[in-house]
Amino acid sequence: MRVREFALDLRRPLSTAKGDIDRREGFLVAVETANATGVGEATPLPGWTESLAECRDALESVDDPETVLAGGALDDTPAARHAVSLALADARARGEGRSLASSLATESHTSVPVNSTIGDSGVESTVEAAKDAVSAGFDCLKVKVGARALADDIDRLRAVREAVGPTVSLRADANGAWDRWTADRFFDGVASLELEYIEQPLPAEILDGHAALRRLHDTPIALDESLAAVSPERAIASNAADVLVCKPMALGGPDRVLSVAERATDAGVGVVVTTTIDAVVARLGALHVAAAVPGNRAHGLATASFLDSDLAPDPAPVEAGTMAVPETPGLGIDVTSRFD
Ligand SMILES: O=C(O)CCC(=O)c1ccccc1C(=O)O
Ligand SMILES: [Mg+2]
Repeated sequence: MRVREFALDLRRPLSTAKGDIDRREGFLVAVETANATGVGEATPLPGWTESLAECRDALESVDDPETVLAGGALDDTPAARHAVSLALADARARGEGRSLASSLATESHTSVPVNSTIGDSGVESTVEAAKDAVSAGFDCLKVKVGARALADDIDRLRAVREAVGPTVSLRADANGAWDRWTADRFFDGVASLELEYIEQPLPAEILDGHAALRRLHDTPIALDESLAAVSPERAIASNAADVLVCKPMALGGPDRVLSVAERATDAGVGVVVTTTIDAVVARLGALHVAAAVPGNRAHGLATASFLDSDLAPDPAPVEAGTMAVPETPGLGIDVTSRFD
C-alpha cells in the first residue's frame, strides 16, 4: 500500500460550538488488487477520529490491506480504516467496471440533494450566507448553533426562516453544546420554525437525554457525535434519534456506513451522510455511499467550497443544491499522479 501525506488550508474556517476547523491534513493511499488499483483517503479530525500521528502509524503498519481490514486491527483508528476500506472498495468497483455507488447497492441514486453548511456567525452574516445558498439553488440549509448565547441562536434561526421562506428545509447543528435545560429552551424557541431536525443538541454520551427531548418536543432529532462515542446500535435502540448523521471518516469507512444505514432503515430511522471537510477522494467516497443508502434526505457533502485547494479537480461539483454521482468505474477520479 502506498501512502502520501497532504495538507490543505481552508478558504474560510468552519466555526462550530466545538471550535473552528481551519486546516485539514491527512493521507492518500493506493492499494493494488489482482485486477485494479484503488485509492482512499484518511483525513483524521481529532475529537472525531484518531490524531494525525496515530493515523500515520496505523497506515504504516498495513502490509496486506484485505487481511488487516478483516482482522479488525484498524478498528480503533477510523480514519485509517476509512482509507483502506475505501481504496479496496474503489479497486473492487473498478475491477467490476462499475461506479462505486452501483457496486455498493443494487439500486443507487444517480444524484443526491445536499445541504449548504453555514457556520456560526452573527445574525446578519448568517442570513447573508443563507440567502446566498438559496440563490445558488440549495433548498436545505444546516446552520451551526451552540457557540453563542441561546437567545442569539434562536434569533439567527428566526431571521433565516424569515429570509428564505417556508419551503427551504432548515437544520440546526449544536455539536453537543447544550445541557438539558438549554436544549429544552432552544426547542421551545424554534418550535414554530418547522426545522427539519436539530442535530446533536446534547453531549455525545447522553442518549437518554436525547430520547427525553424527542418525547417532549415535536422538532426531530439527529445524532452525529453519539454514533462514534456510543454506537449506532445503541442510538437506534434508545429511541434517541429520528435521523443518524453518518460520517464515513468517523465511522471507519463506506462498509461501516452501509451497515449502519441498513439497521437504521429497518428501524425507521433516517440516514444523512456527511464529510468531515475532506479532500476530493473522501468526499467522492461519501457521495457514492450517500447514493447507495435508502431515502431522499439532503446529505452534508457540499463542503468542497471550504477548501482553498484540493488534491485534484472535482468531478462532482455541487450544482443547484445537488451532486451528480460519477458513472465512470470506481470513485470516478484519477489521482495516481499524486503517487509518482
Ligand atoms: O453536515 C454538513 O453539512 C457538513 C459537515 C459538518 O457539518 C461537519 C464537518 C466537520 C466536523 C463536524 C461536522 C458536523 O456535522 O458536526
Ligand atoms: Mg454534526
